[in-house]
Amino acid sequence: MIEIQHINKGFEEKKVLLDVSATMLAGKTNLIIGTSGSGKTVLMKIMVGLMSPDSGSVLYEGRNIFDLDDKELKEIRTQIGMLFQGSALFDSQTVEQNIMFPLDMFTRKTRREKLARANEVLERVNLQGANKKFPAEISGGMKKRVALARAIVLNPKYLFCDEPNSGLDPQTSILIDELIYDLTKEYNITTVINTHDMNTVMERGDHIVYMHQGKKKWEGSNKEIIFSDDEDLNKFIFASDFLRKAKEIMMSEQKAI
Ligand SMILES: Nc1ncnc2c1ncn2[C@@H]1O[C@H](COP(=O)(O)OP(=O)(O)OP(=O)(O)O)[C@@H](O)[C@H]1O
Repeated sequence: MIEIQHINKGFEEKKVLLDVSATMLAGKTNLIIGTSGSGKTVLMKIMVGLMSPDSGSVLYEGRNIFDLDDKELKEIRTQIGMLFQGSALFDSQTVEQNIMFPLDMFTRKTRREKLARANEVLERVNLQGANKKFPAEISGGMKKRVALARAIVLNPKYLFCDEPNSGLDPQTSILIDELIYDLTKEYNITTVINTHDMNTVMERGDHIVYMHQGKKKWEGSNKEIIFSDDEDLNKFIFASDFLRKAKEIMMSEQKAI
């Protein structure tokens, strides 16, 4: 479990996060949602320790990452997998080299062991045989899958994904969502995803944190979100007439039961 406690962050005069507290549930798909500029990416950067807050704590199983020494921090970092926006693969390296990078950095495995592990994760994301391809030779969806394979190659306890669906067509988005969701369950990972994708929210949101103007406004499951009476959240989720009507129908069916 990851607990965010009273996080404040500003850039010069501008306050970007205001007393944000939230919990990322263990072994679940946790989503951070909110309009552009509401502070989701800054919050995620703080959660993984890439950025320091002005005040507040981020507890991994009760340990505040901002109180750890370098050795302890490195140990937590090896338990964190990250999927960045745009996949962030090394263009000059093959798929296999990209996936082996964390193994080269953080393990003392032999080349043979590293290759075996790379092949294992490649197979898990359905890309067996793509080892020698370069990023420029594969599609956007395949790049995401390579980036996911790289993110899970060290068997992480925590997985962070920043807008994993950006730039993908709806069908490929669903496949990537399914893959992240299945990996989360299969390996009991605590997954945190920044997303704008309403399909992800409704289908895969075990736990959802809604950010609005730098504050956490709501926290709950995809079952509860439909019945939330937070006005900003409703405007955000049910932005179209179609979705508003769907909500009304769901609410009236719920009352009838
Ligand atoms: N390094 C920085 N220096 C100054 N301002 C920053 C910096 N990083 C983020 N901000 C500001 O913080 C605010 C929140 O940004 P953030 O990227 O977290 O929003 P977001 O909710 O992730 O948006 P989006 O959904 O568009 O990615 C924005 O106003 C942004 O301009």
